[in-house]
Amino acid sequence: MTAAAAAAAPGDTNNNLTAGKHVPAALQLKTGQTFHGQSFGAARTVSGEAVFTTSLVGYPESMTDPSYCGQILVFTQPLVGNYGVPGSARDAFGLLKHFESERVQVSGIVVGDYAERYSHWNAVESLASWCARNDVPAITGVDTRALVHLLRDQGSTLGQLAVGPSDVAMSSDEIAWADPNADNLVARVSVKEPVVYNPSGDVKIALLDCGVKQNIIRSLVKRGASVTVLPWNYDFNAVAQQYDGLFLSNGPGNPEKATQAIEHLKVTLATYQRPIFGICMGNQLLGLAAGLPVKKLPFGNRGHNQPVVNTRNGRCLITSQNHGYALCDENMPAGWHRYFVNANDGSNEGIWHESGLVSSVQFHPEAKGGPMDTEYLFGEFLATVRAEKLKRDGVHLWSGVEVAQRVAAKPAPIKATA
Ligand SMILES: NC(=O)CC[C@H](N)C(=O)O
Repeated sequence: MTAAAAAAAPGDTNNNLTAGKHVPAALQLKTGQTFHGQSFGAARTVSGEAVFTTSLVGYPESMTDPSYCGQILVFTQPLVGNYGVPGSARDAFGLLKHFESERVQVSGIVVGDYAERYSHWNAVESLASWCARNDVPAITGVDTRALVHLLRDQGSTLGQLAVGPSDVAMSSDEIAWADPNADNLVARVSVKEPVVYNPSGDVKIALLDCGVKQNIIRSLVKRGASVTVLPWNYDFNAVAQQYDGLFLSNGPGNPEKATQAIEHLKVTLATYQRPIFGICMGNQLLGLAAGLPVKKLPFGNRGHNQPVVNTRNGRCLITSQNHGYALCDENMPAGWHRYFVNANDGSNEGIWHESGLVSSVQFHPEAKGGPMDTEYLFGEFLATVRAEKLKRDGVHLWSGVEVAQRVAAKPAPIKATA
């Protein structure tokens, strides 16, 4: 029996509030409210932006998603931890199979009812021991429904998650009310040097890493592309002709803080004639470079059931999301159009350019977690990249209309020569 199977054996009791069973913990909001509970993670105090997600599953993916860096994540799903945490297996491309980056990215988590017993064929440890090992505080026993109502009413709020006897937990003034969005969080999570995946791919994609999820890279390489992950502030324009397309990743924090990336992208948009596609932070950076403003949403859209309407065909799709900012798309710059719109709050969910080469979406087509309805966008992007490459190579792709015309023309049969 493997360690994973042993850990997940039915009836196994992982009564694993390792960092101190029944040790009190509290979430204190800068707006003055305090929520008490018990610690089940690391015994330390953190600060961050308290945000909530309505996702039902996918805590290992969400907690390792770099877009959550600097945030204290509140789950509306009351029961969390019941399927444990998987191991760090990798796929044939060297990408993590079950996590979205190399580390836990959230500052802390808040749950209603931590499941002390977990069971899943793929689990190797409990959520509590994973949090403790990764120095991430976690609190259970919180009335998350009341907390989420509050965050909906007053908006995402700075918070401190403090662990220890209640008097200690409540005297956490030495932890500043640091606003993570005042910093450029992208610089914290991006690679420092270029990294290449699937070097033998038929098309070469440069991926600007603002905090990319593993499944975004996988979604490109498993469709045959070679992907070079570049640091967020790498001057792509200096090497642009080496790549068949540019991909702009997701990432944490306020997009306006990633000024170097925005400045580089302005040049890219003016000079690069090849396909560009962006996701989430990528959508925001592309919009900012194109001249659109960005705004902070009151409490953001985080969950796996966010409906978006494709303005080009009217179809509504269910998507995975986690963002606190959105492009203001009321006045689109010349040549640019809205691509998707959120069906709940009308916020921007994507933009496209009339060249047919540039587009981006605010949601997460790679899911992990969440529905796969929009995964086709990776296929569309790579189809455009390949078609453009063939054009440059002088190969003409026959359109359906052209093929039909040739069939209808019925060329005369070749006459036998005497
Ligand atoms: N997932 C993302 O890329 C999030 C983008 C940005 N940090 C926001 O919160 O809006």
